[in-house]
Amino acid sequence: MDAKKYILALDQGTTSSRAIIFDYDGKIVAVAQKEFTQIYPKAGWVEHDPMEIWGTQSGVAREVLEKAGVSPQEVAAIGITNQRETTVVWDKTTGKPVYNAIVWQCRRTAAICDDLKRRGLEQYIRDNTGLVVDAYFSGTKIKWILDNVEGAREKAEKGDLLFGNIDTWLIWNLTRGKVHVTDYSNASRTMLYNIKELKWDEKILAEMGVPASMLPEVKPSSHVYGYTDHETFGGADIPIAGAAGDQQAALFGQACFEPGMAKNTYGTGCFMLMNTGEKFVPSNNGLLTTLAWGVDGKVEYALEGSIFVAGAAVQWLRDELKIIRDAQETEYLATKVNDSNGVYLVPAFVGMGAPYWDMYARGTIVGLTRGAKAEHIVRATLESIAYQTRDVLEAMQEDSGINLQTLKVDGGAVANNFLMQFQSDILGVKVDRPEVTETTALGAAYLAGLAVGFWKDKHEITKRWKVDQTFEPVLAVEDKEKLYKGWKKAVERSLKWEDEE
Ligand SMILES: Nc1ncnc2c1ncn2[C@@H]1O[C@H](COP(=O)(O)OP(=O)(O)O)[C@@H](O)[C@H]1O
Ligand SMILES: O=P(O)(O)OC[C@H](O)CO
Repeated sequence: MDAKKYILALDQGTTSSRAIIFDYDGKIVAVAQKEFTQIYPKAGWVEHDPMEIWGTQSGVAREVLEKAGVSPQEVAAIGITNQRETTVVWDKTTGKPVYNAIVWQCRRTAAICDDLKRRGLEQYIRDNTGLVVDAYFSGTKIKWILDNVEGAREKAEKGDLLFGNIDTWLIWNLTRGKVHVTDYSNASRTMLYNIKELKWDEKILAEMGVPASMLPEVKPSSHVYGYTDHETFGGADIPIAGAAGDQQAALFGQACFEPGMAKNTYGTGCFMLMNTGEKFVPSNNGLLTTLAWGVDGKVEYALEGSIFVAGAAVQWLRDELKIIRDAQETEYLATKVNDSNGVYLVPAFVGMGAPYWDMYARGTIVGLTRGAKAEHIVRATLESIAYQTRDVLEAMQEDSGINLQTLKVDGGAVANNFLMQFQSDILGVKVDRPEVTETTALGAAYLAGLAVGFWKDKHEITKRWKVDQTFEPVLAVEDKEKLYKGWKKAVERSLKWEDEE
């Protein structure tokens, strides 16, 4: 029999599906990645095709094994991590989605949220799900599908439809419809899950008209949920042994196991999470309280600051403004000028998340003069990522009572040294970039590996975390405060731009 030498992580992100093989040392053996279609049916609406998600994800999983010359029999377990909140509803019998996946960024349910607020449910939702009422989360997206897809509500009430976030959808397909589950971290993003009592919240389900029969069973994040179907990986029955939302997986992959440890992931959006241990810490400053994971027979909580647009603003420079050819170029262009020349860009393309929570905010560029060049706009775009992070860090310090000394970072955009240095400057704290920046996938691999005994315990994981580079603040305090003050003024201009529906 082949020795089980590897863990396969499936990282289903907002813009691409990735598969990564990790070895026992937590090192990357091979990566395969495929972008998929972003569907924008109307301004502010975002969808994905669930079949394309499954197709690209299973495709890159097979491709990475081939690339690495690893046989499925050598894989000890699969760990899944996913873009969170994105909602799929499908027919239990045919396995076919009844509608496209409604993506976390989609704003179409803003009016449903306003209605929930009018009905006085905001505080109840905050106290029991840890979330603010916002179109970001899955609950209102399910309601929208049931209300707008012909025959969907009837079928759902008969028990013929299932709901899942992307983790659930992938596990369902990997097991060919045998297993309908999710993990605590993903459940906590639905706005339907009571994170104090650890159960689907009956009051919210009733208010939203979502039948409980659609909902997956909630399991720990490190757990054997089932086995891959025979045909998916050439006859191997690989245990699917870990699942977590991508931001919680990154917190795990960064070995932030102690209360007070925090990380920030710079991808499409930017998400800062701080471990708060077994304590539900409510936020008074616009953050979310969320489940970090269920591991070792208990759940742990985190405070989260969710920034909707970070790297996506860089993609916008590339795809829409066409002033760069690839994301990497931004570093060179930003350092060709000494500063942003007074230009601020607020990338509120899909409203603003933490700490503002304004579904009606829209993007803006302010401070333009005749001297403003493309380089200044590029620089202002990168700077906006760092400013948004400061907004969130301040809220987090306030809520947790902890002054962060070091921020661990990961995700695609941390390759940008200008951004990392500016981040450290504008926060006034050290920024630690680890050797493995694919921390999301690594976290999913660790969760899966722990469930099958590939790694023994969290201590083994902590030992493997290594820093690549530390960025230290060098900017004078008064300069950084002046810059940040300008940002706050720019944000004011973008809030409440769109009219409420
Ligand atoms: N060198 C870079 N500088 C700035 N942004 C970058 C750089 N490299 C990648 N990005 C941005 O990072 C994002 C990709 O990161 P990734 O972690 O793969 O995101 P996701 O998981 O959300 O799809 C893209 O939005 C891209 O624009
Ligand atoms: O796909 P990412 O990495 O941008 O992550 C998306 C988040 O999970 C949304 O909450």
